[in-house]
Amino acid sequence: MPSFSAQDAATAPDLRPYDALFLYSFGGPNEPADVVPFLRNVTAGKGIPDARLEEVGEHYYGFGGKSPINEQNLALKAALEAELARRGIELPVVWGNRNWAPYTHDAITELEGLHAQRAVALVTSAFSSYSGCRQYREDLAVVLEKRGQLDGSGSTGVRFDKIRSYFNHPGFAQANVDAVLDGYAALAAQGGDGPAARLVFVTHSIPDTMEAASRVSRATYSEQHRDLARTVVAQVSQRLGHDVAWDLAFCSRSGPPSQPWLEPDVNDHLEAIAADGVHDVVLSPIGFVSDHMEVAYDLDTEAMETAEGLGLTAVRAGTVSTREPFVRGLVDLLLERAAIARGEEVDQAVVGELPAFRSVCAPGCCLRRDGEPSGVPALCSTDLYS
Ligand SMILES: CC1=C(CCC(=O)O)c2cc3nc(cc4[nH]c(cc5[nH]c(cc1n2)c(C)c5CCC(=O)O)c(CCC(=O)O)c4C)C(CCC(=O)O)=C3C
Ligand SMILES: [Fe+2]
Repeated sequence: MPSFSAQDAATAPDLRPYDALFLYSFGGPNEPADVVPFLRNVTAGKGIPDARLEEVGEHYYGFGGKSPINEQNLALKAALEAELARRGIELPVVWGNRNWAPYTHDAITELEGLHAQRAVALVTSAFSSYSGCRQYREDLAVVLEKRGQLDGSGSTGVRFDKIRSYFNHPGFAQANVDAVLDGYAALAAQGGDGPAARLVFVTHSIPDTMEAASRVSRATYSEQHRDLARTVVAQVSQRLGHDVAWDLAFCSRSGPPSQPWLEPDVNDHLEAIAADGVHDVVLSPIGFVSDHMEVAYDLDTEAMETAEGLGLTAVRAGTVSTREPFVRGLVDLLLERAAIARGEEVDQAVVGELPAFRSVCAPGCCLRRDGEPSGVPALCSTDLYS
């Protein structure tokens, strides 16, 4: 018999109005036969040239056709469940992906099986841009539409809210600080010179047009990264007892060479700093919450080869993954979102110079290109169609 006392009632955090947490991610292949269908899902309607798909396919085949992302998400789900249990919160966690099984559709079916009526989505992207914000909200709306569960005011089935972009939440920042400090320790173990080392933050490149359209609360996608980077650098410098020189570089660009994407590419950047006399590098993939294929291939394989060729001593710091401050922070964000949904005044925790980002997106938020409406409905905003 479960026991329930007045004490529990007084201390169990208030999750109302939510009855489920939806962990919403990108997805990735689990075996070689998955690779091409997965890439078709990702690129549907995006006009990515076949040559690029073959190249990306090779990255996956080099790892036995398996991306680390699904196991990472299962580990995050387990860590969230453990943290919820630790706090006495009973809330089912349902995992789904935009581009691979379990798909968005499967997750909604699972939520219905649990009789969930109002779920809160946690996307595995900390920064706002089309790719990290609106694309998730659009896919959710489009899948509901296909299920016959969308009308002009939103979902007629399970309703969804979204947790704010969390790049400037203290838990995410702290987990990155810890990961970078571990990176400096690993560098020292390899004989690297900490005070002289360059800290290179890395994130996914996006087209300049998507960057321009990503301005939310004063800051574009790359500015959000710089804001977090400054917070991390200040704390790391303090802990190490010396100033840390840092840069932001980008990986995984695609699209035609004629289309400008955010630069510098991490490989070009390693070359540039080596030419400047830098010998030691810590690479911190702040743009990825866990070890995705971009981390395994673009950083651990390609960028590490570049570094070796340049004679650099380089270590790759970890992603936040299931680090305790990150997971605790996500549960804090969940409680914050629930309080906002109940209409309560909340004190939103942030670090850095930027404010907490909106919990309900504004019209025009994170379009693919400035001034170009996507023509697709998007949930979790004040207006489904703008
Ligand atoms: C900002 C951003 C994130 C971070 C936010 C988030 O996490 O959502 C992200 C995540 C990911 N991107 C991933 C994989 C791919 N992304 C592609 C293509 C693209 N990504 C873009 C941006 C981003 N992508 C963009 C602007 C494109 C061009 C096409 C388009 O405009 O959409 C392509 C197509 C081939 C190629 O050209 O590379 C693939 C295969 C995986 C799975 C990795 C795994 O399997 O472990 C993950 C987590
Ligand atoms: Fe947004």
